[in-house]
Amino acid sequence: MLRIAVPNKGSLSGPAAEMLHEAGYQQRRESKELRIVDPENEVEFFYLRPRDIAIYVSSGRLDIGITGRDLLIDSGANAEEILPLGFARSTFRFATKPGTANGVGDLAGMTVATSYEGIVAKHLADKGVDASVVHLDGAVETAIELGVAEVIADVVETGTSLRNAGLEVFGEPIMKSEAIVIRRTGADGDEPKVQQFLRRLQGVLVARTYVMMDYDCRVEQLEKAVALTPGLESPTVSPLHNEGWVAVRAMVPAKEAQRIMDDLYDIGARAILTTAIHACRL
Ligand SMILES: Nc1ncnc2c1ncn2[C@@H]1O[C@H](COP(=O)(O)OP(=O)(O)OP(=O)(O)O)[C@@H](O)[C@H]1O
Ligand SMILES: O=P(O)(O)OC[C@H]1O[C@H](OP(=O)(O)OP(=O)(O)O)[C@H](O)[C@@H]1O
Ligand SMILES: [Mg+2]
Repeated sequence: MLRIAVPNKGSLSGPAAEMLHEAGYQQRRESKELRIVDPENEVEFFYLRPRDIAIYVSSGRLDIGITGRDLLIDSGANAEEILPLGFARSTFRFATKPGTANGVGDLAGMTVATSYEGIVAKHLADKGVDASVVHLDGAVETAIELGVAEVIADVVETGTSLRNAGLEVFGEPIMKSEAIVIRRTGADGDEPKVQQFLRRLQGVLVARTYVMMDYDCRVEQLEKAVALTPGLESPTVSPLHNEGWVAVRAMVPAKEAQRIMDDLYDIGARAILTTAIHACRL
């Protein structure tokens, strides 16, 4: 049975459960459940604190886990990223009151408050900056107002929390994060159950980012049309009953679908349809 760690709370937990559900796995019915078995898929899910997931996975007791890239790096655990999942995207940044600092080089002698001590201490050491780091569990934006630190380093998504606290980011982004799948560093990557799990999640990612496009076009326009819709491998082209016409079918990125439909129309394609993909194995 494959043993998988899933975030039990916070920004990662809802979208992770949703993705697993879309991939055909049973998920817990109520938020107090700490583990469930999905016998049909031979998987056991453990609902753990996002911050602890890399530690459990690095111990080898759980095969894989879903966590944030920033949490993995912050933990220093012996685990590695094997698949980015595209949700809980954020940037990790320094911020402070305007006029305090413009770059990491200005932080010498200052105190930085953060929930991600591992990332911050390493970044300061890499830049050769001698600053103190104070660990806070959350709501770090308030640390400056209350005099616990001159600077904070925190997760930024929309920037609303910083704006509300009268703070501004400065310096280069420290890292970009998103939800990821991890396994113990150097674990057997060919394990069929792990591969099947990854293929299912990849299927969900593809179904979310692509649509299926169908259209008819004249044979003379086929090369131009195929250049607009190259598909993942190559489009399917079938003859139509009307001579001189073909039907084309290809996957296209959902975000570009409307522009591609306009371009296809302009070169004479007709009956252009897009349909959602519910599931897929590449
Ligand atoms: N506002 C946000 N937008 C996107 N991702 C976020 C946001 N806040 C936290 N994350 C991501 O969520 C992960 C942290 O999850 P964690 O559950 O520890 O904190 P949280 O989501 O802030 O929840 P809480 O603070 O309620 O415990 C990290 O990978 C982080 O980058
Ligand atoms: O840029 P934004 O869209 O405002 O998002 C970033 C904020 O979201 C998270 O806070 P959360 O609400 O989880 O509280 P916390 O600080 O207690 O973790 C993070 O720690 C930032 O404070
Ligand atoms: Mg938080």
